[in-house]
Amino acid sequence: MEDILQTLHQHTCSWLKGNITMYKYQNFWTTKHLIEGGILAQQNFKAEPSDVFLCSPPKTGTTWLKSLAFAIVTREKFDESTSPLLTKLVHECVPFLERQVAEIVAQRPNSGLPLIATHLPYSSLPESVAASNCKIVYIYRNAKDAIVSDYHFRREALKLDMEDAPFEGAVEEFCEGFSSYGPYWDHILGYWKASLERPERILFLKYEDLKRDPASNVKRLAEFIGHPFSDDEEKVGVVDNIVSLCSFENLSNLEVNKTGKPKGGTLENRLYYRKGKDGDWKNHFTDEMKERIDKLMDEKLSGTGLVLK
Ligand SMILES: Nc1ncnc2c1ncn2[C@@H]1O[C@H](COP(=O)(O)OS(=O)(=O)O)[C@@H](OP(=O)(O)O)[C@H]1O
Repeated sequence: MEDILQTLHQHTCSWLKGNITMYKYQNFWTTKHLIEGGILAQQNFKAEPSDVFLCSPPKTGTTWLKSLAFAIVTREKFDESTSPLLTKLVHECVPFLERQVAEIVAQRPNSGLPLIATHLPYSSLPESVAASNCKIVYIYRNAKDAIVSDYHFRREALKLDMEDAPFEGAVEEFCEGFSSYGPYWDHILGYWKASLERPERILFLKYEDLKRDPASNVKRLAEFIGHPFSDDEEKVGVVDNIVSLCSFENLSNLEVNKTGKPKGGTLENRLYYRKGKDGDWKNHFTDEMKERIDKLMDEKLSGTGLVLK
């Protein structure tokens, strides 16, 4: 593994005071530990046709998608008053491929949970994911809110004040492609192209759409992952209950998500729940920064039908 890492290009994030170094592996950037996890997954993980992959670039709605999918597939076992989501960080309920590949492989025979999350780009997924024809749900978000969310997440994880972590530096590095699992646009385009080729296996969700109309999107999600709601369930409010259970307001106010830390981890759970709003970028971007990102997204996504402003 060290041999592979030594051959990779490196980039140290200057706006984070040199505290994070990313490596470029198979055309995407991330930290050493996550690349090692990705390589182990490529070598050891064998997808099953019944798996459901929850894929995303970081800070685009992963936590929300994981809680919704978990609540949907476990709804016969738990309801909104007994769900493990009330007492555990969702990242402990749905495994993350790059960090937990050994655990996933070992527990798979008895896990009963088809969900696996990953930030790996489509072209770097273990080959068995496409070969098994399992389902993939992809969530993404407008680029400016993703930048803001990542800025605060990484800054706070490193306990840096805003004065010590220049926001313009984060924007600059994003534009140069140095975002976690970035370039951001390549991540989205990889899954987008795959979804055009295999629309019945890859569902695209947008954070802003989920915010605007959670119930319809939760129904789409449930249907796609093979756990559709019955008419009776809809009548008695199961969809609305899942939407409420997984809402930002509910999850971010739970004790576990306000004060907890995952087992063996250093990041506080509260870092996954910041504002949960569409459009917080307006509080951070200058007109010039906005124009720069919008123009870049237009250029990168031109002709694809995707809008990422
Ligand atoms: N339930 C729910 N509803 C709506 N929004 C939510 C929810 N849970 C988390 N969030 C917001 O999602 C942002 C974090 O993104 P991710 O979950 O993708 O982060 S991570 O990649 O898993 O680290 C981050 O966005 P920002 O608030 O804009 O920073 C979180 O607050």
